[in-house]
Amino acid sequence: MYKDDLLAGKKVLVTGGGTGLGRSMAEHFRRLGAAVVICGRRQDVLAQTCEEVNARDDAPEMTWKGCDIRDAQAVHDMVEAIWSDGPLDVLVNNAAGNFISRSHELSSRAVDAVLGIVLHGTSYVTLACGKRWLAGEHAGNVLSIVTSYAWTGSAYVLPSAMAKAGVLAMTRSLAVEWGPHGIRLNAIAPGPFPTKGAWERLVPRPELAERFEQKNPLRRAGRHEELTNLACYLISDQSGYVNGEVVTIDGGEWLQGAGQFNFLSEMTDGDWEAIKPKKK
Ligand SMILES: CCCCCCCCC/C=C/C(=O)SCCNC(=O)CCNC(=O)[C@H](O)C(C)(C)COP(=O)(O)OP(=O)(O)OC[C@H]1O[C@@H](n2cnc3c(N)ncnc32)[C@H](O)[C@@H]1OP(=O)(O)O
Ligand SMILES: NC(=O)C1=CN([C@@H]2O[C@H](COP(=O)(O)OP(=O)(O)OC[C@H]3O[C@@H](n4cnc5c(N)ncnc54)[C@H](OP(=O)(O)O)[C@@H]3O)[C@@H](O)[C@H]2O)C=CC1
Repeated sequence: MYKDDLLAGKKVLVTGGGTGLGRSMAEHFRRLGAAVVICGRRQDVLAQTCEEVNARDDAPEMTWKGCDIRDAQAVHDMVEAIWSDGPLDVLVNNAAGNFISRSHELSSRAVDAVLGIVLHGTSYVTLACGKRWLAGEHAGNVLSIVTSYAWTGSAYVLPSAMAKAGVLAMTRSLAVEWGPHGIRLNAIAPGPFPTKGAWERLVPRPELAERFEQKNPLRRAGRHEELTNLACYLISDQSGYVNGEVVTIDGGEWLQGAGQFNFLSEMTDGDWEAIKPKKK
């Protein structure tokens, strides 16, 4: 879809890039010439991902840093190490935590577990990069992966909904504050894209997976390539005038839930025939 060198010369950090959508994005950025660094808590997972990906071809080497983004000092150390051989160009805030639960049963530690990663961790990494971009007068680009319930809210994923709404607010706030310095911030709001991490935690019973995947007008889940193509565009210079935007990629799922008459897709042909005006 893109020229092979779309991202050549760019240094990109993908948080949570060892698995799932983060890994898919990291692989695609690398194929388009970016020098990609991935981070996460499980060092064995990161090392294995890099080993598998780097063995494939001679695109720029993908490297990793073990970092728990909930720990501001660890974030500082990681970002310092990344900058030590030249500034980063792009940050992709992808790392997240989530689970389903009835909200009245959440403990304070359960709330903190999700807010700590998604809200606090994301802001630590973004601010650590932003400070260095501003000080070095270097252009920057931040892409955050949110979710469509960042603006609608959602039952049973309360901490995630609160935290993703915060990341969206961060995106829009900093897009204005840092735009004059050549730093852009955008977000992607995905619908269902099958990953082990999400499906293990969010599908309560296996037979409900299909329902999650089909409750949108296109009646299917997203393909990773569809999301990574969008991410490549948003982190490339081709999207240079897009700032403070959130692009939804959900097959129309959230709109389907919004329109008052949308559930009428359940009507049969016979139902529609029956309500047509009768010829006089
Ligand atoms: C499908 C279609 C999609 C369709 C599309 C849907 C869109 C979804 C949008 C978002 C999707 C995602 O983010 S998907 C990303 C999924 N991936 C991840 O979550 C990866 C990282 N996750 C994790 O590491 C863990 O799951 C997480 C719990 C968040 C953090 O781990 P920690 O080790 O820090 O936490 P723990 O020590 O285990 O637990 C801390 C406290 O949280 C509580 N806790 C943990 N799990 C709990 C649970 N399930 N229910 C209640 N409470 C829970 C514990 O009891 C502890 O509280 P006390 O008992 O009081 O001590
Ligand atoms: N899959 C889907 O359908 C959807 C996903 N999303 C979003 O997409 C993104 C990726 O999710 P997905 O790929 O499905 O899930 P994964 O579980 O595969 O990815 C989450 C990643 O975040 C990392 N991570 C978690 N906590 C931390 C931490 N404290 N510090 C550093 N890294 C951390 C994990 O690695 P480790 O545990 O080793 O730290 C893991 O690699 C998330 O932002 C999610 O909210 C949004 C909507 C739908």
